[in-house]
Amino acid sequence: MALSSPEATNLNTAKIPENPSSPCSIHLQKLPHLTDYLPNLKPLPNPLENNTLYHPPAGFYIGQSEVVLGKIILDLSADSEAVSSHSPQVAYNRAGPRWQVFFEPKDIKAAIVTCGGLCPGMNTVIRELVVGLWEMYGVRQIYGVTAGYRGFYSRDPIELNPKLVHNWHKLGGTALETSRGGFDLNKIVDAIEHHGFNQVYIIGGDGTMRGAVNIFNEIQRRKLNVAVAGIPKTVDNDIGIIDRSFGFQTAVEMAQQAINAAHIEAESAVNGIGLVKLMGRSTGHIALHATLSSRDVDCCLIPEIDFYLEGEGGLFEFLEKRLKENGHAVLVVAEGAGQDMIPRTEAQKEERDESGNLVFLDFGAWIKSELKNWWTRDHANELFTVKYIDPTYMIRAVPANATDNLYCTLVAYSAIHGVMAGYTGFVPGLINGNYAYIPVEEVAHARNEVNIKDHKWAWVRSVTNQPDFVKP
Ligand SMILES: Nc1ncnc2c1ncn2[C@@H]1O[C@H](COP(=O)(O)OP(=O)(O)O)[C@@H](O)[C@H]1O
Ligand SMILES: O=P(O)(O)OC[C@H]1O[C@](O)(COP(=O)(O)O)[C@@H](O)[C@@H]1O
Ligand SMILES: [Mg+2]
Repeated sequence: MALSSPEATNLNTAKIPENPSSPCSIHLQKLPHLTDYLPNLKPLPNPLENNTLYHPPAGFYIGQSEVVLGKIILDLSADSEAVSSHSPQVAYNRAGPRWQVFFEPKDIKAAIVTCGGLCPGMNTVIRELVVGLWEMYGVRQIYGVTAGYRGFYSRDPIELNPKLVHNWHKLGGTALETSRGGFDLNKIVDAIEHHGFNQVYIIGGDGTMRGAVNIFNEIQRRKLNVAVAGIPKTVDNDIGIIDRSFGFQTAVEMAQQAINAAHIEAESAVNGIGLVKLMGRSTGHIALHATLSSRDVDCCLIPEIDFYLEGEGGLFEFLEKRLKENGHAVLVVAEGAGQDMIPRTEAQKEERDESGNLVFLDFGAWIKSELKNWWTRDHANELFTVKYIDPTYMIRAVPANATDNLYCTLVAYSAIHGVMAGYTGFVPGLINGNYAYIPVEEVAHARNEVNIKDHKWAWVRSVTNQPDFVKP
């Protein structure tokens, strides 16, 4: 097998052969590489070649020309946008081991850090990074940076090895601890230099990825031989481009328990409403998926939809009908839903957490009291109960389920292979079911909101039969 040069990964625009049914070209997203700014680095054969137990079969190494398409559903009719605008289809380098690497295992000093809120599977990703680096590539200097970004410059890193982490995949949370805020670019990059880290694995959400972009840029500016990989974790699935984050499916599964309980409470009361608030600051994916899988939900409210309470076509009218028909109703709300309805003090309008994220008010508690007011006003003499369940931290502070654990392993291994191959400033992630490398800059700014015009939201509407809240 021939060594392919990193230059071959540079931005490519390849034409699909002329054919009336495939008139599009492909635009390969440029994946940053250490040789972009350190041109004298020399490639080495992959040390996996020397593994005495596992002999990589033909096709094991991923070629530079193998890509994953960003979009796999296209409209090829002549007047569709893809065809009429001739805009190329975006593609990403496929993730996986490369025949050539840019690190000598004995020279590697790897750092792993977790930032932001918890997500099921963080410990699995850490474990797999440690085990993968150690077992596949023979790396012996692997460190955990504790307490998030601030840990780089305020704490001593801890040494990690496979024995220490062997059962971490069974534990929720992050054994390295995490935090919000504390992002001090110069102090962080100084610490990376001071400790001699040359591979940095950063596990975190959208905020963390924006920080990782800054770290990557500063490392390039200082021309350091340090590769940076971001590993996206987002329990509420608000990061774009990737299909989903690890931990999302576990969170949806956990949410079922809360919805079941709300259903039972509601069914067991006269005019009972079961109300569940699920995570999702700006996106309603958990609420949507939990609603679709539960089938007990009468109405699902997410940040992406506008809704109103009073009058024709409003929530109260709908719930009144459901209570009349069924005697009970289940309402699932995402934490970011209806935020603009809740009255706020000036101080509350400005309140932010340490990372700068807006602090949301509790929509669940607010809507519960609004429901009670409405009922007392319109039906003073009839029994009515609202049982509010807020399983916020329960759905994310648990170990990952089997599917998510598998995802954690593959995303960690993808990160290791990419870094070993000299890629930097990238994120490994699932795109249309395949693992790919995406520039971190792109991931840091890609939002993943629920598209209320697509079929998935239409399914929610057909499962719940809830109103579309379009004022008559
Ligand atoms: N725009 C940004 N630039 C640099 N660092 C950021 C930025 N936004 C957030 N961070 C840092 O990233 C870390 C995690 O961010 P946060 O928003 O709390 O969680 P998440 O990464 O899960 O979205 C924090 O240490 C925060 O200071
Ligand atoms: O109380 P905390 O830990 O600051 O986090 C609460 C927030 O964390 C999340 O679970 C995830 O947010 P991040 O992706 O920013 O970590 C949000 O849904 C929630 O609002
Ligand atoms: Mg976030």
